[in-house]
Amino acid sequence: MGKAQKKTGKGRLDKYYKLAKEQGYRARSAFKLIQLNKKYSFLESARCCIDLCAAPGGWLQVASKTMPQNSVIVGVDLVAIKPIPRVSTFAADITTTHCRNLLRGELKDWKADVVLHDGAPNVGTAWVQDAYSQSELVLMSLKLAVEFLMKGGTFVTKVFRSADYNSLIWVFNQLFAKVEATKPPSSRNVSAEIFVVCREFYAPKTIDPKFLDPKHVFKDANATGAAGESGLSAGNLQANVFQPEKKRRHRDGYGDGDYTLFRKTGVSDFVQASDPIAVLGSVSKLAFETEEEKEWAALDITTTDVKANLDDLKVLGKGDFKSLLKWRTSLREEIGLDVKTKDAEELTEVVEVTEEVDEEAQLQQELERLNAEASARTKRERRRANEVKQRTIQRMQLQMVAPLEIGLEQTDAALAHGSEDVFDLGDAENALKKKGGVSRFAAGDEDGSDEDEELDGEESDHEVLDTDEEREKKTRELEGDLDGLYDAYRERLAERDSKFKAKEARAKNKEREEWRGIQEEQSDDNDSDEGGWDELQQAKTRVDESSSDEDSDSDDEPAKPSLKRRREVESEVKGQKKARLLTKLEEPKSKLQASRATDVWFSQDVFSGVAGLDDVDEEEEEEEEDGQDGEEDGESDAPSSEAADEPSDDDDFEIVPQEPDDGGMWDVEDENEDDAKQARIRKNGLLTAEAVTLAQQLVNRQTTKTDLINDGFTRYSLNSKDDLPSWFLDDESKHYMPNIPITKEAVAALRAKQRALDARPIKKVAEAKARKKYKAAQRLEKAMKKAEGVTQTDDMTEREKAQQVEKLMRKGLSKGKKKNEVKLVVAKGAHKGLKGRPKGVKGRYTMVDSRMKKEVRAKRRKDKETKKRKH
Ligand SMILES: C[S@@+](CC[C@H](N)C(=O)[O-])C[C@H]1O[C@@H](n2cnc3c(N)ncnc32)[C@H](O)[C@@H]1O
Repeated sequence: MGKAQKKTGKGRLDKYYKLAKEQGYRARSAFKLIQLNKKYSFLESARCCIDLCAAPGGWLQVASKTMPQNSVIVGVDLVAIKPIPRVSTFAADITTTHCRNLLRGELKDWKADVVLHDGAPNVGTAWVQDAYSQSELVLMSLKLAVEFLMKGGTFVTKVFRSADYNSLIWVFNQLFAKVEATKPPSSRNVSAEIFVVCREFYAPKTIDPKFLDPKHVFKDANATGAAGESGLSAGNLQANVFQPEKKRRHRDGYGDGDYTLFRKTGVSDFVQASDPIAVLGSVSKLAFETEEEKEWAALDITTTDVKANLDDLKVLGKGDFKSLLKWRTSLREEIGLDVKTKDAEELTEVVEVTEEVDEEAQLQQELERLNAEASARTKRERRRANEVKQRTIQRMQLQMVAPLEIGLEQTDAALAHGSEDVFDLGDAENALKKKGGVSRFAAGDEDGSDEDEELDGEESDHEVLDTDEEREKKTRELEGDLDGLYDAYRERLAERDSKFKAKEARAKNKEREEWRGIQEEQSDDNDSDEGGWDELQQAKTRVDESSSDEDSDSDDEPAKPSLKRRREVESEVKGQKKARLLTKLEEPKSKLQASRATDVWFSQDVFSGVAGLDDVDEEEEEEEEDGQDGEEDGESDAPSSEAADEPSDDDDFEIVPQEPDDGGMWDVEDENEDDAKQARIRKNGLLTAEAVTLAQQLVNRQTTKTDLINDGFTRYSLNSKDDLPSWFLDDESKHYMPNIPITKEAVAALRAKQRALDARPIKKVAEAKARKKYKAAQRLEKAMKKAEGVTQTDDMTEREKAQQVEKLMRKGLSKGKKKNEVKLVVAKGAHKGLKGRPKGVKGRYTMVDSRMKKEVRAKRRKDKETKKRKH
């Protein structure tokens, strides 16, 4: 420590470090002495001071500065100390007689008023070790102090809060009248060091050497420590190492007779304890002390890790404690304290509870295991189905799917995924199974959850399936609730936020407008507005019905049977939760969306020549969607791009509810929206930087219309939105959009436009300005008329006339009558309570004060309210 260490640690460069640097002290510890002396003032009157363990000399510097001139200051340390004015130093080990002799030689017959000791043995090894050597060092310094201190002298020493602390304090108290332990502010809180200031040395003629013999002094401490350790389960010390947060601390200090932080005990206490966790939580170190324990240390199972862990328990984590407990179990088996059980590796608690597990518990365990397996299986299957769906979408987006495959895969995925969710085939299957095997289940009883729970072990398989369904139901219910909450949130938002309200209203209007548009077109059709609903229902019931082979000629009469079917479905779903109903309706929508996406895809010019492909595609669509189109127009040969223009395709609009904000997605079919957009652009111009950028690029021929259309097919364009909750879609519409680059020029153009808009006066200002102009013109006209009259009069000389005309013209050109300005005088300071005209105020004035302002406002408010009430 003698070497000046480089202070690089974050915590080291604190304010005292900087202060020490500023004030030229060699060590920040100088401030500890300054603060101690400030409190006890032992240096000012001291004539002789010995500093034991003084390097690099911070304390010596303080002593030299504070002590009177001509006082003797001696510093000793293991390492040499650079010279300090008025201070003599030498290098020696304070625990040796050589050091004592050197001191004697230095002081001659002098006695010291103050003996300082700030010794610290080599820091860096285990702190436990440090604490012990520190205590020894303290005792050695005390030994020198009692030899060189004069009666009434002061001994200042540093001690560590350890097991020896009490013993040291006891010894100090035998030799000094006043003993006080203190921690100066400059001593870091994290440091275990504490300073003891012992004043008024008794200077006894003889001192029992046992007082200064570490063996004697610390023997008692160890004994007390051991005694304390033996009561390991005592209240506060019983900390569960696995739940440190439950550790109860002494908020008002240490427990009675417990002033130490460090506790050591033998390993056998841990190994033989009935509550080993309490032992781990209450001691700092477990040592191999006895012969038997040393034998344990030599065993193979006692690895170096175990030894290191036992050495300092306070730094261990949960894993380390676990490994120690494992080691304990193994050791107990090894030494025959425990019989080897199957679960030898289990923790102590488990080993202790090795009573016979009864049959019922075994059955229960088995059931749980089976349940877990079954649910894992279903999870796997569901995940696989999702993966297939995801892959199909990805492949579509990456153009990896042959046109023929798209529809097929989509259908497959929809069937595979949707069969259980939408049409509840799983329920039907279950019902069948239940009919056949489990009599306690009524077929088709969807609310049999209570009964499910009553199932016994034999029916565990069914139970597992039902539990999954229940879970799904619950999930749907939860989603329904979540949607409900989200709607409520939006309502609240709408109530609060007028902007949001306006946005919502706009979105609703938009939907309504488009809906009307479609109705108009549909009025040409036979099926009027029912077509959309029926198609939806047909699409929904298609798979269901095909499974039971009931509906074979739905193609011929698309409207009526579907209406019938709709009622059937309605009666089927009656009594089911809202969320379930929603799920059923949304699924066909996804199918339709998929086919729409396919339409969009094939409407590209590239596919226009491939007639055969279109045929196949359309045929497939017809097969899959089974009468999705409201009318059979026999135009299956027409290219899909043409088909997109057909009224039948517009039906898609009806079925798929319009999203309020499509995230700027390009949609070839969305003509109404396009028209509306164009109208808006014509009226207001381009409003976003992206739009201006694209427009500029088009004008500058940096891009073409075809490029833009091609760019429209991004990874965002064919994203499926089915099964996604509205809150999620709302969020997506805000943040999940194509990133269209913008240029500086576009932003500059928009800004310029905005500036021009801002520069335009508002209507009221323009009107006021015009009024002003008009009045000025009137005044001028009036003045000119009067001037004319003046010139025509003969009563005046030419000079007088000229003067009069000039006066009139000045008046005519003036800015009208000047308003009588009323000066406001604040009634405070000199004006407060003043009656009559305030000093230095000319013209009209009004006295105002803050009270008046409030009162006037309150009066206005009251008037308003009474007015309202009257109405
Ligand atoms: C914290 S430093 C003292 C700092 C000093 N108070 C100051 O202000 O500069 C502790 C010193 O104790 C010294 N030391 C440790 N054991 C010693 C021993 N047995 N004899 C003499 N000095 C010792 C170390 O060399 C170290 O320089």
